[in-house]
Amino acid sequence: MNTNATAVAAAPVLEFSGVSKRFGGLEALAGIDLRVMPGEICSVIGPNGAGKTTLFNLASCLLKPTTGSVTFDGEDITSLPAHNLARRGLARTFQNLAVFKHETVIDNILTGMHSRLGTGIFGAAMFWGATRNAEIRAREAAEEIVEFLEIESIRELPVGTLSYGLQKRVELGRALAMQPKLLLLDEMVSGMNQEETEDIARFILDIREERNVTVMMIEHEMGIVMDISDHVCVLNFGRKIADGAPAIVSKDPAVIAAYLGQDVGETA
Ligand SMILES: Nc1ncnc2c1ncn2[C@@H]1O[C@H](COP(=O)(O)OP(=O)(O)OP(=O)(O)O)[C@@H](O)[C@H]1O
Repeated sequence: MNTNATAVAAAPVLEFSGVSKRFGGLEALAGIDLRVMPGEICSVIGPNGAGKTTLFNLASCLLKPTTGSVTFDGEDITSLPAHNLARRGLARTFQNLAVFKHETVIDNILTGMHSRLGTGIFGAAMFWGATRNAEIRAREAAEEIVEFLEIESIRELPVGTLSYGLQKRVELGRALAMQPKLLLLDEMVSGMNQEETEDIARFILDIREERNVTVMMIEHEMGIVMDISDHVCVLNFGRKIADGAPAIVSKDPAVIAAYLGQDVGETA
């Protein structure tokens, strides 16, 4: 046996290759190459209108690129419908809260399980009773997420009665219930106070460590970006202007210029 065999390089979880997106005459993204590796926390930053949300919408198949391709977990997803992605292991939160406000915390999280299992299978499992175990397992997994996110005391409350920070935490729980390989977080801490932001930062680190989930996040809050990212991609006017470790990216002259002379590491 050859003990000196070269280690096989890990494949990216998500890869954009030569991706461009035009909206009429506007080039929202141009020639983006980006790889998100397994176990990374990758942040996408950039001034307003830089193309961050467009990039996320391409990753979650809500948009199709004008040119180029997007690969998730080794599969070309460029032309897939968005509803196929949860089952493949890609979950996402949205810039604007996407929770069912009249439903309880636990029911919102169970909805995430639904997306993963597929309504048909889940519904059938309930109906046939013989596979009632599926329902029991789903509830156990939902309770485990409630415990993980430290929201046991509010598990039976309607989400609409909670603070904004807790509602975002429930949205995170619903995304986790999809048992993702890759979690896309869109401006998770925007509108949160310092304590809520620190809680979310801790949860994101634990999600990566304990649940083996790769995280990609759009974030304007530079404190959390610099603290927890392994890798930062900077967009400006639809182009990638930097891509690397936070400490290096924050000193990049092109990045500093894009942020109008601010030291990106100091903007929090
Ligand atoms: N559906 C659309 N139709 C037309 N133009 C669009 C559409 N979506 C985005 N754009 C434009 O594409 C550019 C990139 O927008 P995008 O929302 O991706 O930027 P962003 O970096 O997420 O900005 P922000 O930080 O303000 O959310 C902007 O000029 C925006 O106006």
